[in-house]
Amino acid sequence: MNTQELTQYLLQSLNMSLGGMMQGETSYTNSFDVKIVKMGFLFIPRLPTSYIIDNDLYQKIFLIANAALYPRFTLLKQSSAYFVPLKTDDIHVQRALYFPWKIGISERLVIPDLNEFASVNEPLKIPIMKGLTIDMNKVTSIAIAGQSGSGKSYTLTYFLAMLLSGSDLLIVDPKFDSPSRWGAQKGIPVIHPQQNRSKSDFVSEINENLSSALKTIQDRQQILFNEPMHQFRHLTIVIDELMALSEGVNKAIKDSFFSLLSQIALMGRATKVHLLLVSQRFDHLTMPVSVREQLNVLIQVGNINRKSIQFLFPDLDPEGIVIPTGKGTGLLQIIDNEHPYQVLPLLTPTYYLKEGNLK
Ligand SMILES: Nc1ncnc2c1ncn2[C@@H]1O[C@H](COP(=O)(O)OP(=O)(O)OP(=O)(O)O)[C@@H](O)[C@H]1O
Repeated sequence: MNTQELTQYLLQSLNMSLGGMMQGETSYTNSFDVKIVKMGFLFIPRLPTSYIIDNDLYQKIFLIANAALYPRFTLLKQSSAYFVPLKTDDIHVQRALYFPWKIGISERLVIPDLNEFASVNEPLKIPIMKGLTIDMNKVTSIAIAGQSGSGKSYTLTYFLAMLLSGSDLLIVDPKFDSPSRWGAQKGIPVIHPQQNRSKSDFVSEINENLSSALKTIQDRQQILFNEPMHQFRHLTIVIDELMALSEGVNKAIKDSFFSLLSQIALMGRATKVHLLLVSQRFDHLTMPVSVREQLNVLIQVGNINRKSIQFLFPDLDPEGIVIPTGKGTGLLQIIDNEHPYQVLPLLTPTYYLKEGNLK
């Protein structure tokens, strides 16, 4: 399909479906036009119009076009109307609504042997889907959310395996479950609850470890002060089931825990200390808002609806995003300088382990 045919197809789709909303105006009455550009398309209204050019119209066009373009292109959902100026002197058509896209749809990675894959993978570059990699040099903190059975632990194990070659790991496993098993296999210590100790005791132990990570950050800041280009070995602090740590714990201990997390999230960027947080649910009781604001990789697996995503994606209405079905699917957003503002349908990698799966 060439550009002209694609433009025609989009125009037809919009003419037919927008009808009611546009008070009968169509491209045939010269009310709007469509233009394909490098990484998306433009909807160019001819003003004045009898319809209102607002967020409602933008999201309606998104819905129609995203379905019409699937699976050739995936429109990148924006939280509000994306206006762009056009280079023309004609005031009637000097603006457009821009709909950025990526070519194709999200595709899952299938990895026959995870350990082998991790051993040949470039350290700190974590492939997530076909054509999409997270560079740990460009992001600081990662959150994975999803209800029980949605694939969080499975995805976490993938991250652990991929991080191992390029980062030190400090792992907290409140459920004493698959991260602990993984740690035992790899000879990496994992902090987990002990039978004869209280919950507050457990969180205190975590606090001590976070405190020493914070000390590392401060030492590194001093080094950076004298030598701004100094390269540090990465340290990733991994906490599974974060929600379990904020419930039923002495307030002073919880406050320290939150304060340490916030400081690490804020200052870890320059000093290469990351947080990788996993929880069934994130909200302001589970995670300090200042940590939320520092997150730059957001992963939500399982059920996707306005309610389930409201903490990680507060500005996003997921309507119209085609979420694939199956295990380990959901939404992904990477916020760094390289990726444009985008929330993408996610399929987490499927992998196999020679020694058998952990669950
Ligand atoms: N990308 C994937 N490919 C293949 N199987 C997957 C994928 N993601 C998850 N699964 C499978 O889905 C099942 C549930 O995943 P997992 O145990 O990670 O869920 P969970 O969210 O951690 O649940 P819980 O909170 O109860 O521990 C597992 O059997 C896992 O093997």
